Amino acid sequence: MSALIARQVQPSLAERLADVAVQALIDEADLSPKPGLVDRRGNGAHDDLHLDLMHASANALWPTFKAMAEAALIAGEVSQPLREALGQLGRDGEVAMLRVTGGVNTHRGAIWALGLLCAAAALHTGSAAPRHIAATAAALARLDDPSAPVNPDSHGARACRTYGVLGAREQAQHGFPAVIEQGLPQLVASRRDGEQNAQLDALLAIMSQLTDTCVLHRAGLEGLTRMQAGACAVLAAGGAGSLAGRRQLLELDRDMLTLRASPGGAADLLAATLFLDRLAPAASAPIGSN
Ligand SMILES: CC(C)(COP(=O)(O)OP(=O)(O)OC[C@H]1O[C@@H](n2cnc3c(N)ncnc32)[C@H](O[C@H]2O[C@H](COP(=O)(O)OP(=O)(O)OP(=O)(O)O)[C@@H](O)[C@H]2O)[C@@H]1O)[C@@H](O)C(=O)NCCC(=O)NCCS
Ligand SMILES: Nc1ncnc2[nH]cnc12
Repeated sequence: MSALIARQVQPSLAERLADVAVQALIDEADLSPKPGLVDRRGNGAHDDLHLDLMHASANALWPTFKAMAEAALIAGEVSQPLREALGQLGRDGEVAMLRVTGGVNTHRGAIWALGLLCAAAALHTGSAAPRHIAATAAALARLDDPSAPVNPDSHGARACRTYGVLGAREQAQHGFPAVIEQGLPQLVASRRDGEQNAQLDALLAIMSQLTDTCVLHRAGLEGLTRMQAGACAVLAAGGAGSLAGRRQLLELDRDMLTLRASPGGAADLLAATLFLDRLAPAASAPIGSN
């Protein structure tokens, strides 16, 4: 009887993926000190965001991530119907996010990135190698979703047009290079300085390369250049775990606040980095066992 009860309360694969995704969002929000972003210290460069709202938004997205993983498990492979199902679930997720935040955009980019990665991870029940999951997410992102509302006036679309850069859509379609080539390697390399410094360094490595359309929208090319150069300077000084790096990090934070620049895209990709990092050890203790 007790074995039966134990089996019944085991979370499903989709539920476990949703747990990992939501925890990655909460850990990203809590990580401090992040330049220009909401963290435990305050609201960063934002008037309309705060830590409790980021937590509420992350928790409200759990059913979305679970449903995306379930849709992938039912489809069993990358396919046009799965892409369209994910698009609808993503749009429903945005509605749920806006309902809980009273209309504030907390996690639009994260729904896109983590939603695709949850679905891709569900398709990889036997192997959770980050590069493979990201490649599958990219294949999903490259499929057209005819029901997606074309919004040439989104902040991202406008920034991409004005500055001739690639944004959130292309980051996913190219297999999340900021996560695979910057975030994850830096996270692993900086773990010698402790987990919090490793996560800060991973964020900085992403910021050093990303064309973050949030920063472009709020602070133009000057903001983007200062973000990338400032993040490089922290890492070159020894990273968040060193005294010199910590000084540079606080200077970068002041710079971002002065410019009202908030690297929200980089923050989403840090959450994606944490998500993939946490699935990797589960490949041998199979997260995909039910
Ligand atoms: C394909 C979509 C991602 C839409 O993309 P698009 O670029 O057209 O639209 P945006 O509305 O600008 O959303 C993109 C969000 O992605 C994040 N981001 C930015 N740059 C990058 C990058 N280079 N790589 C990856 N990700 C990036 C970023 O999200 C974060 O920042 C948001 C907060 O920003 P903030 O400036 O505070 O808020 P705003 O309200 O925009 O401005 P202010 O008035 O405050 O100044 C927060 O959401 C973070 O998550 C960009 O915002 C995709 O979303 C899409 O197609 N959606 C439609 C629904 C759908 O079909 N979904 C399918 C799901 S599979
Ligand atoms: N911590 C954070 N602060 C501001 N915008 C964000 N978007 C995603 N995470 C964020």
